[in-house]
Amino acid sequence: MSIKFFSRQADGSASLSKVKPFTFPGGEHHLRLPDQPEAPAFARVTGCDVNDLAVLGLWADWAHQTGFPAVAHLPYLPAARADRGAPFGAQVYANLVNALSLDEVIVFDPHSPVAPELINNVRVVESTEVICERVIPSGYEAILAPDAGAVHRAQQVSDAAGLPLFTASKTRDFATGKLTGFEAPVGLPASGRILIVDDICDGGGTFMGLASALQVPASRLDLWVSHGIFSGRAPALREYFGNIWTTDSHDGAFNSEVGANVVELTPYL
Ligand SMILES: O=P(O)(O)OC[C@H]1O[C@H](OP(=O)(O)OP(=O)(O)O)[C@H](O)[C@@H]1O
Repeated sequence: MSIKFFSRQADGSASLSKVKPFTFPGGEHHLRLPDQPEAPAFARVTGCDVNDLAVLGLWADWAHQTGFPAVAHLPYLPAARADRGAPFGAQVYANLVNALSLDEVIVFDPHSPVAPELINNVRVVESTEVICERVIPSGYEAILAPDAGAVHRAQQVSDAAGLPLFTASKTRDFATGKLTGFEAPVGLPASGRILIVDDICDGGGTFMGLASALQVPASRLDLWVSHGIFSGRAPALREYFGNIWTTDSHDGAFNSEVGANVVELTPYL
């Protein structure tokens, strides 16, 4: 399970709640409530375990029954990447989230606008601020979007940081998920460090294929991904990138074989 509850303190700050989820012998989830009353602040779900969504619904019901709004941090919006085709994963997961009667659902850098548009009471937090505060100060000459779909977020970082933007291209067979080719952009700076900006790293094939096409050494190439799933061959990313940056939106971010710098998102949501 990857769900945590936070309660509001008298000074306005939020701290870990004493509410504890448990599972009945029959398999149903439930909540053990604190002896002393507390004010629910928000619940945070990382990753996409649907059991967490059931527990989130229980917490939301308790928050409403005690007279508080139910605010959820869902920084990794489940199935945001399944934004087309059949089955339409983004819609199915949106139906689950919407059934929980949440008053606010805060998501971080979703794959495309499709999935958040399906969620009731959603607030989208872009990645620009966290990248500019936490990553850009280490010094770059250029921002690189790995494909056309990543240009919007990379453009925002490029504009905010005052760095030139370059766009590569990749082709993927949506039905099989297989990557079939990469093209490096022309005119990349010949010296200085380059930051690739994208939303998700799953197995890392996109970024290893792109780094190979760029022929830029690891000492000059860093990677930012808002959501680090880091599955399969992802540890091999270390051969291609000097620094890998991500957030704590998904538990995969802490894959020690990848060794990413993991930024805590809560202060930005
Ligand atoms: O680590 P990997 O396994 O290579 O996956 C990561 C890539 O996959 C996603 O894009 P995707 O190709 O799904 O984008 P699309 O919506 O344009 O098909 C994501 O935006 C990354 O670019």
